[in-house]
Amino acid sequence: MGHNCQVTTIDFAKGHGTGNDFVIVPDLKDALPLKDAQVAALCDRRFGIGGDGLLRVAPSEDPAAEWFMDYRNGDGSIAEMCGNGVRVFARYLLEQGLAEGPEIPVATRAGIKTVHVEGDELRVDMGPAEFGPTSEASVEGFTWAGQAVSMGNPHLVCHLGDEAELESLELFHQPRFDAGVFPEGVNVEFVVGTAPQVRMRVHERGVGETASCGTGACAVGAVALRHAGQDTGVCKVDVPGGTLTITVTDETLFLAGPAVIVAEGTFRF
Ligand SMILES: N[C@@H](CCC[C@H](N)C(=O)O)C(=O)O
Repeated sequence: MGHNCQVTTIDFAKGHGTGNDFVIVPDLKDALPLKDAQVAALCDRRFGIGGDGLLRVAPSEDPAAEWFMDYRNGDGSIAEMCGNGVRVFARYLLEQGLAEGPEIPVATRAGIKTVHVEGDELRVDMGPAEFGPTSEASVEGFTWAGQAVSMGNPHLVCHLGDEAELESLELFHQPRFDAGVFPEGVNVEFVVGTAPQVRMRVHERGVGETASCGTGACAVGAVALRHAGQDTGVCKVDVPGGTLTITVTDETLFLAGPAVIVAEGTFRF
């Protein structure tokens, strides 16, 4: 961090995975604990850099990984995991020479996640999806049944009738949900189609509607395969910002998709 005539500056980069965008703050000496308001200022699309979330690159305390992904939502809140974020994080480490492929272990609040570099795509071992109870989400008086899924962070996957219903959804506000089932809030995915290819929109906790959500796509892919009677398999998940590939095996779930760094600079608080 630099100080000059009352101006505090920090270096940043910006990246995205299928349009889910992040401010990246390198804090290699773990000297920059960002307050919620500072995260929100950096992520602000008019007064800041702009991002759905922030990835602070900090040293890991776990000997199994060199770097810790300190993920924060755009409103400053902490989340356990971010599937697009961990791929962008790994891409940043690679480009900065902070890690070498083809396998990069990253410490996260949901444990160590290993990212495999496969050319333009990065594939992450996300660990298995954990199915919870069925629940409901409501938007503007309409209610859908949904399936609770944990990918380290909470999701509610709701299947809609058709594409027109998905298109017309109004996602400016947090959908209503059962706080008894999701005491920490929830990310809500709205889905049409069946495995092996589905389409989704998402309202993310602590952010709003985003162009993509990696953990959300994992939850959606796992539910779609289960609906198709498959314990294992591959499901493509189309999101507004692109396509993610979910592979469910007997042991785990992989998330694959692109991740790119698009800018570097200095921010002034
Ligand atoms: N966009 C992310 C998920 C980020 C966290 C989420 N908003 C939460 O609060 O759980 C992804 O790609 O997984």
